[in-house]
Amino acid sequence: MAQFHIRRRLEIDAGHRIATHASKCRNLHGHRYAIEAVCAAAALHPDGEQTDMALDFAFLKEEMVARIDVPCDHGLIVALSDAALLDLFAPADRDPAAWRAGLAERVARDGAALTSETRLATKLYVVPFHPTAEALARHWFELLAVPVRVRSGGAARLVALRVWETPNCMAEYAPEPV
Ligand SMILES: Nc1nc2c(c(=O)[nH]1)N=C([C@H](O)[C@H](O)COP(=O)(O)OP(=O)(O)OP(=O)(O)O)CN2
Repeated sequence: MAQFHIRRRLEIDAGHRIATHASKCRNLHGHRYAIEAVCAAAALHPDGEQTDMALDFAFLKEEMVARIDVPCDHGLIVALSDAALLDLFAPADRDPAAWRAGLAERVARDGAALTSETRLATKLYVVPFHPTAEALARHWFELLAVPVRVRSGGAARLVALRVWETPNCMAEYAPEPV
């Protein structure tokens, strides 16, 4: 039974669209996403550099920056299935379908594909889902779960990942009740 919970917040700016949405969310638009990782621990470290911590906030920040900020901040988060949008960014010297096929291979292998080799040299983060707040919460949870375990030396586990698209709209992914 976890007795300690720690939370770390990160904010990034990114663009997206929900191509399947019937209304305004199908327009290309941006958010200042706020992302919160919630970790639980049954006990604190008894010794070492994390003495009396569940997980050093600084370690958690490093992992969130590497996995969320670096690939997504000031980028455009695009669904692999959104071919019409991706094709706008295909390099001028590439066949768009072949370029998308290359991205699809990377997404299948790695779970997402980051590239700036695009027509405008702009940063794309291509994902195998529509980039709703819910699906991003699940994606970022899956990227962070193992690093939280490792950086805490097994003391802490990630229990929830929250994504605010606006100050009023938040989605949470938590495989078990928090
Ligand atoms: N369950 C979800 N619903 C919606 C999502 C989502 O990811 N999950 N996303 C959107 C849009 O992308 C949009 O960013 C948010 O829409 P909306 O709440 O209508 O935006 P507002 O500008 O009105 O938000 P305020 O907080 O009132 O400024 C839509 N739905």
